[in-house]
Amino acid sequence: MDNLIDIKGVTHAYRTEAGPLPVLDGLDISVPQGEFCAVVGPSGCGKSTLTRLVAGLMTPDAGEVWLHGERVKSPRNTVGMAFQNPVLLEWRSILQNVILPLEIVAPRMSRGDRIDRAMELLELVGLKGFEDKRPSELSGGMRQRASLCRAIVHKPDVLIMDEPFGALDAFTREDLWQTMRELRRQEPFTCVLITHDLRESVFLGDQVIVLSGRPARTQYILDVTLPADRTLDSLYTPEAAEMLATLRHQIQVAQGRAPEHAA
Ligand SMILES: Nc1ncnc2c1ncn2[C@@H]1O[C@H](COP(=O)(O)OP(=O)(O)OP(=O)(O)O)[C@@H](O)[C@H]1O
Repeated sequence: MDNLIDIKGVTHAYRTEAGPLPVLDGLDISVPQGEFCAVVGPSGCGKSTLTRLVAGLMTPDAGEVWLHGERVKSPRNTVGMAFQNPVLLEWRSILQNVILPLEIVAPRMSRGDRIDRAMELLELVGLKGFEDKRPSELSGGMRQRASLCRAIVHKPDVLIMDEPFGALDAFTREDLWQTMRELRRQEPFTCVLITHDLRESVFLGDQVIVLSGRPARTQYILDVTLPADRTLDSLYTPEAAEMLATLRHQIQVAQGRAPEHAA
């Protein structure tokens, strides 16, 4: 299978007043076309830095980031992004917010086609009937649904999500996980998800990458073996429990709180 994303030996340090702060150290990650890659790791290890590099918002000190066989050196409109804070524009309706990327990336697309495309997604995530509302009239979960629609409305090659469900309550978060799987079933896209939630990583991921403590390298890769048509109940199977235990252990290793080879 072709890799859509190839991160090869990426090393990066931020220049701070106190001197260079090494954040990534020879990081290697490959994400095949259509795969969902969840990335977990200790707080502050460099996960968000990784998303900025893949999106082309910054370039690494050393190593290479490849997207679709092209070296990433600047921001690309074939990447969609979603963050913990949905940052929707309050002076635009939900529909107008979702359409925004099309105005930038597909200026020749007719207004009717843009509306059809946005409405198709809003319906898919259960927001039909809310398209004329302002962001402040929606709940946090609904805003995040709208933000997901906006992130994929222009059919990006890759969707990068940095803790998109982190601010939501547990029930809303689980709803959104299911919406996310449904979205991918309807519109297969390659995805990189940064999360602190190990259950989320296993429910949504095809592979889960555990980063080491800062400076981050790839410490462990888990292939998620749950069925493609998994439900929330799949998280309560012995198979899932074993994967979650492995990930918990790997995080403890990354935090320096457990030896690498302990069970
Ligand atoms: N622009 C910057 N300049 C200097 N240091 C930075 C900059 N951005 C991030 N850092 C530092 O780099 C380290 C890694 O930051 P990053 O946000 O990538 O980590 P993270 O794993 O996403 O963190 P968290 O899990 O807490 O969200 C942190 O120590 C952070 O303070």
